[in-house]
Amino acid sequence: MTDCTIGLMSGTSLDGVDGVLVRWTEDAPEVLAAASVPFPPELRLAFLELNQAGHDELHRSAQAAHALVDLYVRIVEDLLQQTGLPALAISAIGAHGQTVRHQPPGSAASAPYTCQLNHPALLAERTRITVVADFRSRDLAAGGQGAPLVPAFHQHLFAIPGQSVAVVNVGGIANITALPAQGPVRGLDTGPGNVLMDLWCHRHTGAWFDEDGRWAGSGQVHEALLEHLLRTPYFQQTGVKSTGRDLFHAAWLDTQLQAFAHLPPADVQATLTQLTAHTIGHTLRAWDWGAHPLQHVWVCGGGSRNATLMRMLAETIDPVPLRATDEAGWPAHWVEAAAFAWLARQALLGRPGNLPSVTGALGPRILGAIYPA
Ligand SMILES: Nc1ncnc2c1ncn2[C@@H]1O[C@H](COP(=O)(O)OP(=O)(O)OP(=O)(O)O)[C@@H](O)[C@H]1O
Ligand SMILES: CC(=O)N[C@H]1[C@@H]2OC[C@@H](O2)[C@@H](O)[C@@H]1O[C@H](C)C(=O)O
Repeated sequence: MTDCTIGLMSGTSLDGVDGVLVRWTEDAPEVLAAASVPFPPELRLAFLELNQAGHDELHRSAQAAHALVDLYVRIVEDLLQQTGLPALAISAIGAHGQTVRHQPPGSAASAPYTCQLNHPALLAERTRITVVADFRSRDLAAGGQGAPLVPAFHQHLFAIPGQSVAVVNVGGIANITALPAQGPVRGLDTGPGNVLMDLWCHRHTGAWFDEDGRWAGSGQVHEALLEHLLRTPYFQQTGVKSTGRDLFHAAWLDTQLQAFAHLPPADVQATLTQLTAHTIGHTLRAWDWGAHPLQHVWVCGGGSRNATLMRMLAETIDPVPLRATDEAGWPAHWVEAAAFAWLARQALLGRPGNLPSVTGALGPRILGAIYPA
């Protein structure tokens, strides 16, 4: 029998959905097909608006979840067509859903919660494939952050016995995983990955993102602005932590920039790029790697395509070498989607998906709700 699962992920960048179809052999993954669909502008806007309180949220959330499943179905059909596999050959789809709120323990005075819009029943109905969804809430219920979840999969893919390596995922929000030669895996969200850069770039150039980091590369990092941004309490927190657009959004950026209105926009872009590099690099350096210093850093997520960011990050962690995961056979935009294919399989096998050392949960938990085909 084939042991194949599909992972579907759309992250905080709100650029679109990535999907991969993975075959598992003795727990080792092989990506058989990959597909991506950009968000139609109106859906992107709908999700963006749902990140803030607003009128008739329940209705708008339900409509957006339906539209998301339409994209999911297109990707699943594409993956099946590419591989020639029938729906019956797929054990499960891991469908992350779209995060519109994330208020983990310690982030707000309210009861902790996380919200991924999704309609897994509709996806199971339309694809006739078992769907696993709602991956984060069980970890949160167990006192964890519910994020990041990819470190367990990073460990699965990139851990090398006797070596200390790290994996950096630069999506809308950036998260990092430490795979030390000795001791438990660690991981956290460092803060903004591309989210602030994308916002600023779109506002000043009309482009959704700074292609290859060229615009940032034309500006100068403004040290006073960087220091000001780094005073944000989230960056000072040590230990488990996760965040999202709940904290790092357009109004937040505008407030931060009030005293810096005179700066050329390209300098602000350069500084926001440096902020991402600095918060990642300094967390990696600050971690205690014991007798085996950090030897190597893998980078995935869309930020790995930003040459200016990669240069700044390399300078921050120098002399530790930095490479995109593509060089390990894992194209940078596949890794997160593959992680949810893996998490779906973990759920089906009754195995935990979280790492308590990363999320702070009371213990390992089986993640996700299962919607049978
Ligand atoms: N060629 C490129 N040059 C510069 N930046 C790029 C390029 N391609 C992608 N990006 C950046 O990567 C982002 C998308 O990254 P990715 O798909 O990893 O994010 P995500 O999955 O939404 O995020 P998250 O990890 O937060 O879930 C884009 O919004 C853009 O900022
Ligand atoms: C709540 C939520 O959706 N968080 C995302 C987001 O995007 C990156 C970072 O913030 C990470 O914590 C997480 O995604 C990845 C896939 C994770 O859970 O590991």
